[in-house]
Amino acid sequence: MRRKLAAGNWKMHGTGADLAEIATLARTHADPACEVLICPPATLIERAAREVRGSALMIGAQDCHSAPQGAHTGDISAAMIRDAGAGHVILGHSERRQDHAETSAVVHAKATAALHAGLITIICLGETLADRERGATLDVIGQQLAGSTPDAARGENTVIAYEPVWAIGSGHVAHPDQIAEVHGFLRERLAHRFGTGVAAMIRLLYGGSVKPANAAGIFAIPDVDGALVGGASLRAESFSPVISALEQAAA
Ligand SMILES: O=C[C@H](O)COP(=O)(O)O
Repeated sequence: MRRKLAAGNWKMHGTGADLAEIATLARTHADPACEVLICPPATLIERAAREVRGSALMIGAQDCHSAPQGAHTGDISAAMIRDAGAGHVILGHSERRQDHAETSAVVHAKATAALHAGLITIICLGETLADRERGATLDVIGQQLAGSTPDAARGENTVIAYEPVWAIGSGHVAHPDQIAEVHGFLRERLAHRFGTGVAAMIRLLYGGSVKPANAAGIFAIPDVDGALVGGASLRAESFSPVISALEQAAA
């Protein structure tokens, strides 16, 4: 049985004052019926991990380097993330694929390093609007999945997040049929590569303009095991109802 996951990606938002949001979520969702993860910027990981100690909330990072250590100014390794108190790392987000020219091969190398360090990876995939309009969505998603996911991926160490680039931060959530089609395709590709047993255990998240108002509808779609939430995860008052909707879907 796949445990549902509500993951918040704070992106480049948040300072120490915003840790109060995490404290509120930890109190409000003391015994959640789903997993709850917050991925703050790297500067807050250690303090956030301290904030959630003794609660059900988990803390993750937004990226890691593929090398265990070395001369890589400004980067952080998977082991450093673990050491700071995080257990998850988001990899291959479309903003990193775009801003830092990350290819699927780079994401694969980072995921391999993260798994080696004992982190759970959340590997992000998604088509652009141009990809969708030329009918290439499943081709793009299939290539990103094959190229980014290490052979060692299993239900306990890997989560896949489908985030259509055009739905991120735009207010245009993908249509349920579009989400269902891609998630069904992902499950089928994972089964083809890893076998049905492993594929049945890997969680598939949807991301892109998830809000309190649309969360329940998204969580009712087959093969959606939770969400990767950007803007709405920044405040407890908007992330909490999303978590509650996922808890309802898990019941
Ligand atoms: O990682 C999160 C996604 O990019 C979604 O962001 P959003 O919820 O602000 O659209």
